[in-house]
Amino acid sequence: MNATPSSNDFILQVEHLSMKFGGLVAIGDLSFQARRGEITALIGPNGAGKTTVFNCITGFYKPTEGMITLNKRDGSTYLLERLPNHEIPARANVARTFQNIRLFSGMTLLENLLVAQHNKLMKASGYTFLGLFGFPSYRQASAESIELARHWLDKAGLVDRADDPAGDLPYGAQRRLEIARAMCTGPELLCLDEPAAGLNPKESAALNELLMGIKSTGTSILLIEHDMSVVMQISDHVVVLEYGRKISDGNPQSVRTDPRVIAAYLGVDDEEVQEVLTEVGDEDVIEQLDTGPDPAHGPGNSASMMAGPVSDSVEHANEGERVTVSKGASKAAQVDARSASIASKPIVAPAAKKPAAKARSTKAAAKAPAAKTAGISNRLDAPRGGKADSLIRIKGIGPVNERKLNEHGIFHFDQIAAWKKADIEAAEAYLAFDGRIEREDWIGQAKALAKEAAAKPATRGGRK
Ligand SMILES: Nc1ncnc2c1ncn2[C@@H]1O[C@H](COP(=O)(O)OP(=O)(O)OP(=O)(O)O)[C@@H](O)[C@H]1O
Repeated sequence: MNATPSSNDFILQVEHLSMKFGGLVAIGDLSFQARRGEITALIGPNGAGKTTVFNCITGFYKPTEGMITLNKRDGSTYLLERLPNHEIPARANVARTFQNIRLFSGMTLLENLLVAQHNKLMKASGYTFLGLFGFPSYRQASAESIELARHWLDKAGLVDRADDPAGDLPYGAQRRLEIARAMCTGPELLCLDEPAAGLNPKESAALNELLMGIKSTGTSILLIEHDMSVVMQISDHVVVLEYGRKISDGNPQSVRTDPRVIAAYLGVDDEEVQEVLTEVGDEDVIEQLDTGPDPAHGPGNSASMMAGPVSDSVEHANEGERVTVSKGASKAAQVDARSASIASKPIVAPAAKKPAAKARSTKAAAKAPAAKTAGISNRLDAPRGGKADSLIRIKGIGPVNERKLNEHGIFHFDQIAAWKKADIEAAEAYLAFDGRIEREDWIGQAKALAKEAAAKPATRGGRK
């Protein structure tokens, strides 16, 4: 252990992590950081390497290369890749749950939570039989353990079932019980592997509430999740993997509009990538491609010296199984390759960049027919008075969507406030988030903001 106080805000720093299984590069030169007290989500298509990252953090695998630093609140620092795996929960205070539920199904809920505190109770008994005789320190530790268990059962909405066998709980409740059990170990970092898998919407909502409650205690959460409604609602920071490489890293809004993520995550056929890039991002995507990939977004075209490029043909060491990944299978890599090719071409005037209306593939067509933005009825050539309203004040509009709206002649709250159904449909299609404008009530928000702006002409900015 290094007792030097940590001055940074990051609970976890993963640097140049690589994990190879024989010839298979499951993780290649991955670096990211998780901020203390935040929820960081690790997402990516199946087989992207998310669970392998968890296994490296929690000591189940020793990484082939790289460093995983855990900075505790008290300033102590642990290099997790060097700690024996049983010391990772005990000393570094990292807890985890697994993709498949691992409860003691014959034990009661309370017993499950007490078992998780076994170490604390053993210590209080002096690792002797004194606990049996009600040694005072043991009695106190035992009472505290029951209190902590009750606290987390309550937070998980399960206190009424404390004495029922865990196996009798519905699936979603078992998931919450697992998380409550992990919390009873007093973790500083809680790693959750697909906690929302198989949950119905009501159970997902209960899970979100539990996770937000955990976050409010200052515990940091690292979350692997496929359910985007969970990821986008509760995460502060999202890291996206594809074929073991980081392809995006940022807040939920920036990640969901990142063309590399869209290409990787939609899982479209290769020949559709170009079309999807155009359709989901339109000029915005092309513009991003013009400037090339953000170097902060992982290895990109700077291939890892340690892990080497992702293999086209890979092998599983243990089973001798050979897995073939078709050349150029990485959608994110295709985006980067296209970036390089576009960057070498002369820049096209923005008006000429709009894709011509054309027949679209079913998936992409449903997402973002850019030509439909012509259907927004109240477009302006320029903002009134030369200054646009700050559309990002509307919850759900981030800087990227604000820019897209501006590019399509929408600059002011009152324009959005006046949208009719057809305008909403056209804008939603362009922004590629079906139903979002109504769900987030952009019109209602825009009306309120337009009213506020009208009431304060001096401070509104950009309006005559
Ligand atoms: N112990 C192992 N031996 C060999 N290959 C492995 C091992 N563990 C993982 N892999 C391989 O590493 C790659 C990444 O797997 P991993 O389970 O980390 O992906 P994932 O992103 O968690 O996928 P999913 O979302 O489907 O759970 C896969 O190709 C997987 O087959």
